[in-house]
Amino acid sequence: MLLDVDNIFMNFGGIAALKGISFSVPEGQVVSVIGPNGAGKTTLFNIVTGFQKPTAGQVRFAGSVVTGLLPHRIAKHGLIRTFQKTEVFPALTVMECVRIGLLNNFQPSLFSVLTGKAEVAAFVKNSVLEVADILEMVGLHSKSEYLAQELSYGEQRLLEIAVGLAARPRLLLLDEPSSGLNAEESSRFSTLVRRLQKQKITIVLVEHNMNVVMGVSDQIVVVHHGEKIAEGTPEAVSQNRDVIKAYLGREWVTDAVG
Ligand SMILES: Nc1ncnc2c1ncn2[C@@H]1O[C@H](COP(=O)(O)OP(=O)(O)OP(=O)(O)O)[C@@H](O)[C@H]1O
Repeated sequence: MLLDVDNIFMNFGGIAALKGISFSVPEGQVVSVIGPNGAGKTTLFNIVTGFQKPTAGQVRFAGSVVTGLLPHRIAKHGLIRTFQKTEVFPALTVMECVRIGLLNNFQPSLFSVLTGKAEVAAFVKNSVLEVADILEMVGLHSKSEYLAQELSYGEQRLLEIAVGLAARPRLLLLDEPSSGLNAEESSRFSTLVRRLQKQKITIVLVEHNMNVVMGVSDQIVVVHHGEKIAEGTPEAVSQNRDVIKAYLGREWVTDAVG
């Protein structure tokens, strides 16, 4: 397994936000974490990526325990996240934003920069090609010279994913990537996830849009009131009684369960 989330508990004062959540993510799969508002998805996401420390439990990534490590240390392991709110740099060009993502893989010493070390020159040269590839992949190649702030909201969300990809993730965690996207943009996003899957990038998705979740996930983990109530394929989960009950009266039940 690439990621093991093992018996995670999280208390905020008297509130038990997570009550012993466990799940695993095999290499190359797309796993979605879903659940009604307040279920504990964001808290779980923050714990996996080091932004919060769990009250108890362990997170293992590629065999190493990463619980309690700082976010940038976890990112160095190849576990990269995006944020619910767009975090791109508005006054940089699309290309420049992606280059910043690349820095996760390379932080030369001042000495090697000042002495013109070949590795620094090679990095800068290769980065041009890598940035172009990434922008092609997310469909923003024609906008590479635009300022991030000139992009539409949907394009900014794609740019965020491009920045995440530039960090060369082994596992990419996307926090509600399709929130605020229109139907066409959501379907573009689903296509992108499938493309990333073909490139063997493992993806964990926290997502509300059930068309997206049902369309791209290999496995779904359902969280409700801080507990895992179901997990399995989209078909199995959409027919699970506990899941239907947790979502009763919500829009996606009719979409997903039919
Ligand atoms: N910093 C905090 N302090 C106190 N309570 C918190 C904190 N963060 C989250 N909670 C509580 O923990 C529970 C889970 O919240 P969380 O944001 O993880 O849910 P969620 O599933 O991501 O919800 P949404 O879908 O609305 O984003 C909620 O009851 C929330 O009020």
